[in-house]
Amino acid sequence: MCGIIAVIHADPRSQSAAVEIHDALYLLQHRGQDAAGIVTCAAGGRFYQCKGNGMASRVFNDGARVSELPGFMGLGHLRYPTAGSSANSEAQPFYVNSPYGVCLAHNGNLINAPELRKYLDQDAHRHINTESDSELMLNVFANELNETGKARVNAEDCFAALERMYTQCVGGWACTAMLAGFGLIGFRDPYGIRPMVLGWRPSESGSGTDYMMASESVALVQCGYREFKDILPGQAVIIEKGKEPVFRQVHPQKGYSPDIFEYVYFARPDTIIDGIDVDESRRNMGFKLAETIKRQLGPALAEVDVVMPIPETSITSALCVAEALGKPYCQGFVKNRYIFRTFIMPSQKLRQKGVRAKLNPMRKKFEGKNVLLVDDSIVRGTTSREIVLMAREAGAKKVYFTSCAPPITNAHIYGIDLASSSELIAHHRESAAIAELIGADDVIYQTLPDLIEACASLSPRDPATQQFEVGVFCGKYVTPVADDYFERLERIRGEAKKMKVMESARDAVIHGVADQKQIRMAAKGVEVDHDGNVIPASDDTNPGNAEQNVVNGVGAQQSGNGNGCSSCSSSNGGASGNGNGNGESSRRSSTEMVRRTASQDISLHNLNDHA
Ligand SMILES: O=P(O)(O)OC[C@H]1O[C@H](OP(=O)(O)OP(=O)(O)O)[C@H](O)[C@@H]1O
Ligand SMILES: NC(=O)CC[C@H](N)C(=O)O
Repeated sequence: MCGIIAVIHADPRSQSAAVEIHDALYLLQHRGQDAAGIVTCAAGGRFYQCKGNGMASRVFNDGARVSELPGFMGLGHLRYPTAGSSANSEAQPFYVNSPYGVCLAHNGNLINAPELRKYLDQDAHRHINTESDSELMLNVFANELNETGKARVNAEDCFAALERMYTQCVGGWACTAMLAGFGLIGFRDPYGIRPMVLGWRPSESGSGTDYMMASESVALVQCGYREFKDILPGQAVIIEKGKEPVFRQVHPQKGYSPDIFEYVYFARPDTIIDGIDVDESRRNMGFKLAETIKRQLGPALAEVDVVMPIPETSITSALCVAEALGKPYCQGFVKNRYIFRTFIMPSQKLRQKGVRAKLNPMRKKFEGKNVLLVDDSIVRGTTSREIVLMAREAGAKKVYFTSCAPPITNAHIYGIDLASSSELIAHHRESAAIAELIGADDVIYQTLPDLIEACASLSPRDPATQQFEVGVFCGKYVTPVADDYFERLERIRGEAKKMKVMESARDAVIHGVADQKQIRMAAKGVEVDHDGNVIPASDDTNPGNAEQNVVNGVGAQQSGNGNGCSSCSSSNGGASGNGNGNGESSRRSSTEMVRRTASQDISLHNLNDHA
């Protein structure tokens, strides 16, 4: 899951778009902790960007870097990777200089990335410099814009380019884009899987209206945009500088199915997505879960002494569970406010460590008690296993673990990197086996119809027909999915894991703390093709000039100063580049093959002696 933001001020002399985007990124930080970025556009159509790995405070140096980003409009992004890798070079927004200078920030996931990559290579002849699906989407759009053949485009041209792009991309997306000197564009997939809302307010100078687009309404409200509307499925909006927004259905609406996981876990409670209040939906989840608990526990319910939330997301629901069961509610775990969301941490080890660092049980609340714990969801079981153990260590007699979401049995494919199916604790397992695995006396899940009802009953559309994307709970996804997609996904995730091990080995060498095994591993390198197949390190494929450029840390026609924080000017011609230019060399792209060789990263750092 990622967070996206776009701002355009009425006054083209305004220099404060970045200040506002920066504020908004803090409000959406929960949506992505791996990378952050801002691109602004100032007078003369020049782009300025600062992006890189880390949370917003780190990337923007606690705000100090925002002053380097002048301009009246811009985009912001927070990344939680679902495709490609977590390399610096995949931080967003992405940029291409041709045609016109276009930037894009994407929340979602494309499920036909290999086909798009092939098309961009063989038909469109566009260089793709990373493994990111978002870079592919930007290039498909840029390629369609290029088809106009004009020196300058208008809104009609942009809508037409989007219409063509929608026929090529499959998956979930909410995107903001910016055309140098022209204005902003926002668009959402034909099912409305990923959220996006547009807000407006009178400008400070009184000369017109300022606009902001964001993944969640909380960002708009906190930045003073009190009026807002959701972008509809398949709809796009264009806000040219100095003009009113223009809306267009660029693709027939194929449904209205927001991802239900936004309500379960992802979004902040003070957000409204597609007219459904997230906090209210979590209250409903609590009341409905209580009914299932009554049914499943039967007379054993009398033994429950206390209901406890697993902070933070489940607090609202746990209060309602306690109320409905007529049991005392008690916060037995104290959350360390300096540890962030553990679920979206990039590795299992980090997540496990994160749980203990994040939650601390207060012994007195557990000693001699039968506790009923309420969590929003159980994904891999990392959190629940540790928590049950902590509750028992703190003296609990019986521990019942309950989940506001149904068992998660299938991979998420539209922008939330839940896990490979095989890592999901409920994949091919019944509750009894899950209880045993996490060490609980019983595990109780919400039913899928109850979860749907908890959210649908709040919909401003007809609650009876309101649909949601619920593929993770039943394997039925809203878009068609190619037969081999999951096989490919598993393979890519498996390889991504291997790459992470390689990357830690490389980092250990760079920082001089590698053991012999890591030095050997980093020296050997791993090469992977686009399907995730490992290619022997000795393979002597000639990847051509594109590779050479990236090995030197400067992709052709890229702008960027090589330190993850760069300013770049728009260009009106020449080959496209994605403007990441940050010296990240471990992802080298020729057209058919990616060669990832850790030993070459090391040579960049003059460390090949270690190898
Ligand atoms: O089964 P698992 O793989 O352990 O994942 C599920 C857990 O991850 C989340 O916690 P997180 O710390 O991310 O978030 P929160 O504090 O916002 O609830 C979520 O609330 C569950 O507790
Ligand atoms: N979580 C997301 O929305 C990720 C966006 C995009 N697929 C990426 O991996 O960068």
